[in-house]
Amino acid sequence: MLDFHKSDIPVVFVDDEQSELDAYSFLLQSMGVKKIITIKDSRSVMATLESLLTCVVFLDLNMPQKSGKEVLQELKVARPHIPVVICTANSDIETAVECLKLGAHDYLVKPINMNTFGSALRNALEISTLRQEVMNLKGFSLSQKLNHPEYFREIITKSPAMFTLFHYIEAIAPSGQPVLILGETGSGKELTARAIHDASGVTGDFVVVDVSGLDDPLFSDTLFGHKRGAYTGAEKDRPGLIKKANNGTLFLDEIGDLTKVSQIKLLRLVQEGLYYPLGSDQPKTSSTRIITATNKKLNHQVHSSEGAEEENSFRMDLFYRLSTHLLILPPLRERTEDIPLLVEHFKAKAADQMNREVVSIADSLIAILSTHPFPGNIRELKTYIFDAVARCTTRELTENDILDRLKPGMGVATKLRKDCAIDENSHKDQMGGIDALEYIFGGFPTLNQLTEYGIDQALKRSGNNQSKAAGMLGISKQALSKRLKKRRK
Ligand SMILES: Nc1ncnc2c1ncn2[C@@H]1O[C@H](COP(=O)(O)OP(=O)(O)OP(=O)(O)O)[C@@H](O)[C@H]1O
Repeated sequence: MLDFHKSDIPVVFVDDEQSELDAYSFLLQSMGVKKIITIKDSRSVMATLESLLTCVVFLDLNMPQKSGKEVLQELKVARPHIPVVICTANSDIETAVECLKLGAHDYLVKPINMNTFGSALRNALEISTLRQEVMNLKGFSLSQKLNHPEYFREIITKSPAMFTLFHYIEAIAPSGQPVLILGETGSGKELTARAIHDASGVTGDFVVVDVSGLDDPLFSDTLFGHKRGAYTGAEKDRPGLIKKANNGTLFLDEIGDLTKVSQIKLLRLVQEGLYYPLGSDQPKTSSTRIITATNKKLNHQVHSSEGAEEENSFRMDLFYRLSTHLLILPPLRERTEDIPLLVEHFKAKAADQMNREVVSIADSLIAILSTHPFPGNIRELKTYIFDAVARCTTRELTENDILDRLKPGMGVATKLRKDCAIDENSHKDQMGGIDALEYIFGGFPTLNQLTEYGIDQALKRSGNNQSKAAGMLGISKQALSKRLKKRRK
């Protein structure tokens, strides 16, 4: 749903009765609509709309100078993307059907109930926003040039899939609506959220909150703040991070871990722009853009609010609200064309930080990295390159500076597991929430799949040298060759 006060789309009211124009103008203002245009003379509609990129039109039918039907017909020819809602005292079904056939978006019969009017307006504004986005997308797909490449300068890429996302971001950033970013751990979700913030042109701060591990009281306190005396130890008022992100962006990372109680509070915030500081009965309003991200398959966790009994379930209504705009970042292994660029970028950064002179990168290093599955994505690559630069003893970075990091048991999965002291027996045996095995195999692998994968990797990493590959696998060359023969059959 759309918050009226966050929409910049003008609402145009066309009616020959001044009292109607005044009444609806007042109503729209009280609903928080920012731009209202009233037109009494229906002949001037087209001229007035000329200067507007987009808008929503509420149109009376019975007008002396030019009928609503005529205006509707003209609008549908000249500005077909503008949603037109008919507001009339005429309850005749035939007229309604005719108007809908002519392209009216909705048909309201006066006197109009407030709720009906509100939902028609919301609907029309949403349609208008979406149509505007589509037009923006069409525009960029023709030009293929970003309007503001500077917003994306931190994201090193030449992947067409990433550029499609950048264009999408340019189209949706100004809408102020929630954005959900899905992607594997380390794939650049936070970096992308920052780009959306920059592209949206808002004046406030970009504030990051990692919600994993926050129980509801901590989540509420962190976001909404508290009143003095709200709980023992709350010695003074605390404003909360929503306040800090006012007129800016609140980036909630690891949203898939949010507790069920906190989900309800977040829903109220995104839906109504309201929140309660702990210990206060007075709601506060917020004008903060909410961007959320997770490396979990959130759509698998989604349940209707009534059926949300499972421990890690996610409310369906909240999911749809948060994903008004949805971005799915491709994992690094699906954009291997970025590996050379990223290696160069991280090498330069690391060499600069460590004051080392590393001039070149061996092609064989890029080749070996291009076959690695990178369950930890760009973060994993970054770690390897920083480590390799530190260890490099020549002016060239080669596979020798990295090979032992890619050996089984030394990969990022093992390292993270050790670093995070994750319980090996627990179902949460994951890397930052994602199971490395599931990444590679698209589900828990069978023993046979694991064996085949091991053989492939050993062959790749040994440059197809069967003796070396057999050594890496801890089997004899004969045993390996037997397996390969069996595979060929
Ligand atoms: N395309 C890129 N170019 C340069 N650096 C990148 C790129 N993508 C990610 N990085 C770097 O990789 C690291 C991880 O990125 P980021 O924190 O944005 O990932 P994430 O998806 O939010 O991770 P997590 O799921 O763990 O929260 C950061 O150091 C970031 O700067």
